[in-house]
Amino acid sequence: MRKRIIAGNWKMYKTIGEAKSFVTEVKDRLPETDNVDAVICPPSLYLSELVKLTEGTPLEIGAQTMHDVDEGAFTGEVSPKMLADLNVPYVILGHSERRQYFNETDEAVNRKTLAAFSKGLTPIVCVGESLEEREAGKTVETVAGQVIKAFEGVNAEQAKEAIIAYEPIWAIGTGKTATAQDANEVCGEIRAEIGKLYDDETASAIRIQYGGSVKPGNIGELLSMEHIDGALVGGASLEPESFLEMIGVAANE
Ligand SMILES: O=C(CO)COP(=O)(O)O
Repeated sequence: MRKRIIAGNWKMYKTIGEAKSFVTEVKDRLPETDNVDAVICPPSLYLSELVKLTEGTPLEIGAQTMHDVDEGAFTGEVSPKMLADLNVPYVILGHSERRQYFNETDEAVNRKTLAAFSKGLTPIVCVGESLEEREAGKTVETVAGQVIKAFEGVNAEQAKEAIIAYEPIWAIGTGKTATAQDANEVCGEIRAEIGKLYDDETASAIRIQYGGSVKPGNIGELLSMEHIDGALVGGASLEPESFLEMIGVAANE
């Protein structure tokens, strides 16, 4: 049985005061459970403070992006070495907003994935199709292609520890969720692709999240699906009550 992982992607929301009060409220109210990893990915400015604040609690912290080299003249960027040094365990890579607004390519996502493993960070590799690609019947081709490129040079032991987030672009922040069946089907295709790249053991170990308008009201159905091991949540992860409710569902479902 794969452990579930619910991660809140806060994107560019919250002041440091708001971030600290969320974490203070949530960290002691998480259910005692070995079934779920609970992760918050705040803006990188707050990582240091929130890692300290969550030390010794079940709430874990992740970054939303990073560069692929350890240091250099890359104004504004945060490096894998810096995240590892802060003891940040997770990093989201290749989110569709990074791909769309910051020109993040499949090649860059691959370099970042390799860099994450080299520093002991667990990557949450995001893949997903646009509405046009879905309507053209190219969902599986698109998503499988992104997976193949992201995992180039990643070995099976590393791949077993990786997390893939399937986020159909048309479902992000739109209130439109893929049906649980559709989401499960694509997550199953992703797992099959990992099976082809590696082996059955790796395919059954890797954790696959769904993301796109996940909220307390629909997370139960999504998690009941065979290939969906968790969720990457935007909007509904910003409020303590709704984040806690989703973790509660994941722990008990
Ligand atoms: O992009 C997302 C998480 O990374 C999904 O965002 P929403 O949950 O707000 O649709």
